[in-house]
Amino acid sequence: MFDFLKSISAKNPNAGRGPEKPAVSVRERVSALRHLPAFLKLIWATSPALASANLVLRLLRAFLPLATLYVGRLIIDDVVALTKLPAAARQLTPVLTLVGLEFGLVLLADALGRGVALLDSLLGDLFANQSSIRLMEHAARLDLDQFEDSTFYDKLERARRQTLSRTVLMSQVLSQGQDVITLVLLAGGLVAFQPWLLGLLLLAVVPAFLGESHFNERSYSLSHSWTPERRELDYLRQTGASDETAKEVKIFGLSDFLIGRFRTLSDDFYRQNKSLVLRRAGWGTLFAAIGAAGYYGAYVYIIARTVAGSISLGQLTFLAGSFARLRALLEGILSRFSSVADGALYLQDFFDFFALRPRIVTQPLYGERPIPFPRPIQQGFQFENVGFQYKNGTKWAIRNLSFTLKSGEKLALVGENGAGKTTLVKLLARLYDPTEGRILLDGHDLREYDPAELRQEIGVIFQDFVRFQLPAGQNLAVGRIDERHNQPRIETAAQQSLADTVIAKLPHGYDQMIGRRFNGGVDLSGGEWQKIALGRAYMRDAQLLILDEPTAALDARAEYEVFQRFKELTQGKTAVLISHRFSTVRMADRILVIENGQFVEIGSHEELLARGGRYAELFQLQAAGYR
Ligand SMILES: Nc1ncnc2c1ncn2[C@@H]1O[C@H](COP(=O)(O)OP(=O)(O)OP(=O)(O)O)[C@@H](O)[C@H]1O
Repeated sequence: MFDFLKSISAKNPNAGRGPEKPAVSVRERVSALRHLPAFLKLIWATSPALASANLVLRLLRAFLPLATLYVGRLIIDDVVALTKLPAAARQLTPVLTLVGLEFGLVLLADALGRGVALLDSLLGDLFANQSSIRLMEHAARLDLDQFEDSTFYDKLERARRQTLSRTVLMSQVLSQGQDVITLVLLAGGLVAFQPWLLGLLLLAVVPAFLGESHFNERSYSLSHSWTPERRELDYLRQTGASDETAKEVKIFGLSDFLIGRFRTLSDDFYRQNKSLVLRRAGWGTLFAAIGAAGYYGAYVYIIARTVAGSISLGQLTFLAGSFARLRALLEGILSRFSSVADGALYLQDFFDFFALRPRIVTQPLYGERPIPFPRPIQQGFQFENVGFQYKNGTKWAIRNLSFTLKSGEKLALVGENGAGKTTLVKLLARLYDPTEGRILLDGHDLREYDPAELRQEIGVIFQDFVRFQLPAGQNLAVGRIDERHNQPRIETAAQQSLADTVIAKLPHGYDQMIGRRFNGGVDLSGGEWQKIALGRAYMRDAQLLILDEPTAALDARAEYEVFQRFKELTQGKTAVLISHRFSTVRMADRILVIENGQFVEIGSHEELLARGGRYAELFQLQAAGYR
C-alpha cells in the first residue's frame, strides 16, 4: 500500500543538485517537537494576558461541539415523540426551548471562534515583532567572521524567513490542544455506543495522515536544501533592479545575464516543487476517498441499528454527527501534527541561530572582570608576532608581524593592494582575534579588555564605510549614536570633516534625507559621502582614530584641508592612517610598510627615504607619475 513512499523517496527532488541535505527522517521530525515547550514559553512571555485569555476561550470552545450535537439529538427525539402524540396534546414549548438553546450555543461558538482568531492574530503580531527584534539583537552580538560564513547566513536567513510561519505554528499548536479536548469528549460518546466504530475511524484517517506527513517532510527538505539558491535568487532580484547597481547593470548590459541566471534557478525550483505539489494532490484525493468510505461504512451501520429499532432517531443524528465531526477533527489533528512537526523543524533553525555565541569576548587572565580601559592610553599598542588567517581564506593575511604603535603617535600604513593593512586595523578594533601571537595595550592582551569598551575608545572609518539612508545629521551622528540629538556636537564634527560645506548645499540642511531609497532623498558624490563618513570619526571623540583611505575620493584641495585639520584635531590622540597617497602618508610620525602581511620597514618619511628601501621605491614610483 505504501509503495508510493518508496517510489517518492527514490526520486529525491534534490537529485543532481550539488551537496544536498538528506530528507528529514521521522525521528528528526519527532525529536524537533522537543522545541515546542521552549517555543510556548516564548509565546507566553510575549504577553501572558493575551496568551491566558486565548487559552480560556479555546477551552470553552472545545466543549461546544459536543454540547451542540447533544442538544440536536434531544430536539430530534422530542420532535419524533411529539409526532406520535395526538395533535391536541402536542406542546411545542420544550422543543422551542431546546432550539433556542442550540441557537445560543451556535452564537457562542461563533463569538468564541472570532475571539480566538482575534487573540491569535494580536499575539501572533506581537510575537513576530518580538522575534524579529530578538533576531536583530542577537545578530548584533555576533562576530564579524560569523557574518562572513555562508552557513551562518543560511541559518540567519531561515530563522528570519520563518517569522511568519512561527505565528502560524503558534495557532496550530493551540488549536491542536483545543481539538484534542473536543476529540476526547466526542470519542467518549462514540465509545459508549460502539467501541469498534472508533477503530473504523482511525482506519479512515491514518492513511491520509501518513501521506500528509510524508509530503510535508519532502517539502521541508526541498525548501531547506534550497536556502542558498533562494539567497542567490534574492541577490539576483536585488542586483537586477536596485539604485545601487542600475548604473553598472546598464553600462555593462548585465540584465540578460542576471535574468538568465534567475530564470534557470527559479525554473528549476518551480519544476521540483510542481512535481511535489502534483503528487501531493493526487495522493491527497485518494486518501480523502478512503476517509469518506470509512464514514459511510459507519453511517450505514448506524442506520441499520436505527431501522432495527435499537437506537432512536435522535441518537442516529448524534452518532452520525459525532462520527463526521470526529473524522474531520482527527484528520485535522493528524495532518496538523505533521505541520506542527514541520514547523518545529524550522524552530530548530530559529533556536540554532540563537545558540550561536560570539567568540570575541573578554578573556581576563586573572579574576572575572575585564580590566578597565586605560584613560589615557599610556604606552600604546604592541603587536607581538601577530598572524591572522581569515576563516574562509587559504593564506595568511598577516604573519609574524611585530611593531609598536606608541600612545599619541600618528602611524601610516603603506603596502600594495591585499598587503593586509585593513586586516591589521580590524585586529586593532578586535573585529577579529589574531590566529597566532597577541596584541597588547599598555602591556595587557587586548582580549583582557571589554570589547565594547575598547570599541568605544576607537573611531574607525573604513574605506567601504556605510552610506546610511538617513538624514544628513544622523548620518554623521552614527559615529556616536547616543549624541544624535546633540546638534552643536554634530555641527562641530561636520566643520572638522568639511561635511558642513556639503550640508550647506542641501535643501533641508541637517534634516535632508541622503540616499535615493526613500522619498525626497538626495544622493551625494563619492567625495561628499566621504566627508560625511569622516565626520563620524570626529563625532566619536575616541583615543585611537583609524582612517582607512579617508581621502581617496577627495579632490586635491579638500584632501589638503582635511589633513591640515587632522593634525590639529588629533593632537594628543593616537591615529592610524591607511593611504596610497604619499602626500597623506608623509604627514604621519612614522610609516609602517607591509608586504604580503609581513613587516618590511618602519620609520619617518625622511628616515625611510634615506634608507632607500621599499618605501623609497614606492615613493619614487608615485613621484615619477607627477613629473
Ligand atoms: N573577509 C575576508 N575573507 C577572506 N579573505 C580576506 C577577507 N578580507 C581580506 N581578505 C584577504 O586578506 C588579504 C589582506 O586583505 P586586506 O583587506 O587587509 O588588504 P589591504 O592591504 O587593506 O588592501 P587594499 O589596499 O586593497 O585595501 C587579501 O589577500 C585579501 O584577499
